[in-house]
Amino acid sequence: MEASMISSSIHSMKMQGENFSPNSLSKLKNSSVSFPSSATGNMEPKIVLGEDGYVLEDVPHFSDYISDLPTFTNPLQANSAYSIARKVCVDCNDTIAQMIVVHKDSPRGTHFRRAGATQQVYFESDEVHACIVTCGGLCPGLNTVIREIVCGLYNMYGVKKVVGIDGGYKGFYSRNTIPLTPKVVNNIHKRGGTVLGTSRGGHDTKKIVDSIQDRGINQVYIIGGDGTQKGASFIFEEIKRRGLKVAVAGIPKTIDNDIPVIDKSFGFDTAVEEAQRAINAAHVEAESMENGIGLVKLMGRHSGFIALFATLASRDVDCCLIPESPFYLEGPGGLFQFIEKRLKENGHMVIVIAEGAGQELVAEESKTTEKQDASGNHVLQDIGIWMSQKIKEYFSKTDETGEKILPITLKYIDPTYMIRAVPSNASDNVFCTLLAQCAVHGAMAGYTGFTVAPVNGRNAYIPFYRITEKRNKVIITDRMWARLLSSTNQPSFPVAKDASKIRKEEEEGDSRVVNSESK
Ligand SMILES: Nc1ncnc2c1ncn2[C@@H]1O[C@H](COP(=O)(O)OP(=O)(O)OP(=O)(O)O)[C@@H](O)[C@H]1O
Ligand SMILES: O=P(O)(O)OC[C@H]1O[C@](O)(CO)[C@@H](O)[C@@H]1O
Ligand SMILES: [Mg+2]
Repeated sequence: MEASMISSSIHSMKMQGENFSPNSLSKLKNSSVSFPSSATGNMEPKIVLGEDGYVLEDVPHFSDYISDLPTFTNPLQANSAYSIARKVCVDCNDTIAQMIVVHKDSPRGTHFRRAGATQQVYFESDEVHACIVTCGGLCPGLNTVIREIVCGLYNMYGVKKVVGIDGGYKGFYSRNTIPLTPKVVNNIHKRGGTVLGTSRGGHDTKKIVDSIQDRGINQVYIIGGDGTQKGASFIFEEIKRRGLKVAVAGIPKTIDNDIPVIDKSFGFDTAVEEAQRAINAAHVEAESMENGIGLVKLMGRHSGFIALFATLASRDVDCCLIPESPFYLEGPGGLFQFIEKRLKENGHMVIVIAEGAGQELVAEESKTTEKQDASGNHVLQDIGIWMSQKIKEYFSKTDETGEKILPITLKYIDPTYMIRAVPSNASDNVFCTLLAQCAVHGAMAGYTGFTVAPVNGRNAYIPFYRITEKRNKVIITDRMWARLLSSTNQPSFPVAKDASKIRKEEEEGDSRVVNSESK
């Protein structure tokens, strides 16, 4: 069955609403609702149906595969800091709607479990042995998430055994771990990077789970991007297969903001803010020269969100190029014609280009063979350098009188790693704190095989398969991209070429995205 058909078939099966709790959820699994394995991997979805098209895509729980586990009163309820709180715990029936814009006849649609402390927990404080691992590229806020997991476990749940895994998934195979206490992590949020180290590649599920088992670890906090979350999903499956009481909690990390379903990932705002410094510098340089061009390359392998938001925030950018919006250089409506026009109008201009933009143009010319990094990610060609050369070459051409088409000065700024190596800003720090605390609450409550992230402003537990099945991309037929075009006044290259084809491709690629339209 196609993924898009699932929601409509669920809606047509109008069922009685049910009260559910973690223990009763497994009984409620509805055998008539199945997801295609391409969407869910090996993970068996836990679907609960309610009235008026209500669907809960719940996350796994220990009670799904281990019976008769004891539960304990959540110690947070006796925590003096929380004595003022009207409600310490979330209601176990609370769920978060994925679809926030509805009409009066809309089905209620997909929901996720609301993240937060629960009244009963599945671990005693001195029983917990937690580990934290960071994988993939750097992102502002990694250290804050590590800090707050450690402090959350210690201060909210009285847990004393927390270790860091050294250098990503590979670190599970090494003998040493990094002991983590509130004292050790006290100041780490002020630093960029990750105090645990990170890496790409080297994921061997069986060896990782052996290591977890051998060390007696029973809570695993995994911070990383799409690849990391796929790896986490395999770790969860293997742990479940072995029947272990080990909670696997993912915290999504990606400055590219390419993880679907979630509102945004931590560090994104910081990266966009840091990108302003590069754009400002490019603008100052460009403004100071006759026909000055400032070119800034920003991260964004497959998704141009950083470039899009940095451009919208700056208002000094004349043209933003992203992977989702193909463009061409020469001829009517092409980039060179636009540059010429803008320089003649304003005397200077700023171009922002995402690293993944225009890769097909570079590939047409380059004879190099495709390379992959240790995790199997395609290594991109440097579009910034290529584009600088192309612009310079074009504008140094002479006409029949021997005059240059337009004498330009181009300054290329590549702040790629600078925007992700900085510490997180204030709002990302708060964001990271909530994520970390929600991850801890979820693991203590016996949930596992989940990623925690905000959906429509509230943190939710999302099954791994929902965030690994596809990539979040800028929808160029969406109003947000139109806002950018109206702010820069750049040509919308592909829309001029074949708008209806692009719209159709986007709709097909996003058949499960019910909430994709921007605000
Ligand atoms: N399909 C997969 N199955 C199992 N493990 C994976 C998979 N893809 C990636 N991993 C592992 O996850 C880790 C991180 O993957 P990757 O380098 O792709 O970064 P990422 O988590 O996607 O973060 P980034 O946003 O920086 O790309 C690596 O150790 C890699 O081996
Ligand atoms: O050079 P590295 O560390 O492999 O990572 C580069 C990639 O990581 C990211 O920052 C996150 O995926 C991308 O924007 C970028 O292409
Ligand atoms: Mg990735």
